Amino acid sequence: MADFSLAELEQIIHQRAHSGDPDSWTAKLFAKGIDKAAQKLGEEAVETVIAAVKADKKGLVSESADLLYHWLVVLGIAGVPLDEVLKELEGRTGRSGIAEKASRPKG
Ligand SMILES: N=c1c2ncn([C@@H]3O[C@H](COP(=O)(O)OP(=O)(O)OP(=O)(O)O)[C@@H](O)[C@H]3O)c2ncn1[C@@H]1O[C@H](COP(=O)(O)O)[C@@H](O)[C@H]1O
Repeated sequence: MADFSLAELEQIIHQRAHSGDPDSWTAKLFAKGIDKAAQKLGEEAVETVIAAVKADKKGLVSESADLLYHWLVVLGIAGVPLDEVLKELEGRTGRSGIAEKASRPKG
C-alpha cells in the first residue's frame, strides 16, 4: 500500500498553485487557466487509453499518474474540492452502475 493519497497531492497542488516558482508546472498551469489545464487533462486521458489498449502496464501506471495529477489541477482551478468528488462516489456505493445511470436526470 502506498504511503501517499490523492488528498495529499491535492494539498501539494494547492501550495504550489500560487507559489510563483518559475520551475513549478502546477503554477504554470494555474496561470494559464482552465482551458490549457483541461486540454492537458484530455491529452493525458488519451495517453492513458493508448497505454491501456496496448496492454502497456508500465505505461498505464505512468500515464494514470499524469492523468490523476492533471485532473486534480483542473479540479483546483475550477474550485471543486476532491472531497466533493469522493462524497459523490460515496453516495453511489451500494448501487449498481446501471441503476445509478438510470437515476440520472435526462437531457
Ligand atoms: N505529479 C505531478 C506531475 N505529473 C506530471 N507532471 C508534469 O506534467 C507535465 C506534462 O508535460 P508533457 O505533456 O510534456 O508530458 P508528457 O505528456 O509525458 O509528454 P509527451 O509524452 O506528450 O511528450 C510534465 O512537466 C510533468 O513533469 C507533474 N507535475 C507535478 N506533479 C506533482 O506536483 C508537485 C509539484 O510540482 P511543481 O508544481 O512542478 O513544483 C510535484 O512534486 C509532484 O508531486
